Amino acid sequence: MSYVTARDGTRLYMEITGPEDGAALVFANSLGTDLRLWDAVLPLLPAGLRIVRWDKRGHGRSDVPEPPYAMGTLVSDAEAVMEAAGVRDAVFCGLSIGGMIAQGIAVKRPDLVAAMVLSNTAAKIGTPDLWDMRIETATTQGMEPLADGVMERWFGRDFLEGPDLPLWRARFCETPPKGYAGCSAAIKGTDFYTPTSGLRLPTLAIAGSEDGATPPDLVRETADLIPGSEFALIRRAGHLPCVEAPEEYARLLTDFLARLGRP
Ligand SMILES: O=C(O)CC1=CCC(=O)O1
Repeated sequence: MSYVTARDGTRLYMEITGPEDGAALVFANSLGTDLRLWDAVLPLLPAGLRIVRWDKRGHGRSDVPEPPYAMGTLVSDAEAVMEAAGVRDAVFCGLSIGGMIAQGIAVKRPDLVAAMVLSNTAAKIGTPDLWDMRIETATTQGMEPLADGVMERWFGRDFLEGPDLPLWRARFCETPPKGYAGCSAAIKGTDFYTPTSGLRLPTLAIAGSEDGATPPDLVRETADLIPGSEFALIRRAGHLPCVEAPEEYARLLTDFLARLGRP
């Protein structure tokens, strides 16, 4: 557990596990979550991986700079994390905004990213109106009024009626409104269709059949920009299949790593 200082002085909280010489696997979380997004998946992955995850700026234990944030800043945060962790040639797994960061860092730093998992993400997510509404609500009223609508976009029917929903709702409501607004502005300003079309690296896209934020067709459309990419659909899961279906999610990651000869 440690902190990395980003280019503008923002302190980012990161956690690293596994042997120093292990094959690197980096996780980037989604909007309104922190690095605990991956808690259920990590114990199910093969031993020997060097696993790096961090809290995006404005989330979890990282600093909360004044919004808005730019996607370029979030990508440069990811570079700072990977450099501080001493990992390169990594498999970079990003979910939602984390998947946008994956696309951005794969374009900018091919030395750091050997392969990508684009989970429940797209080259462009939502509309400017949607993000403006979220920014306005978070800034003026806080997170609570957003929570029910977001839970319905995040989770499939089974999870919405299950015992773990209150935990994820509470975590969402604990997200600093400034951090949420800052990252929402970054998503609003991002259209990676052109840069992502130029990417040539092994890519696995993962979608959830009940994802209300990045539906399967949208995820597939982004995967199709990258020749040779693979697409996997997790049924009866929504936007956060690493939470709803960790066994299936871990199996997809493990099989993808094995096809890449890792660990
Ligand atoms: O909160 C949502 O609607 C889902 C989402 C979009 C980008 C992200 O990271 O999460």
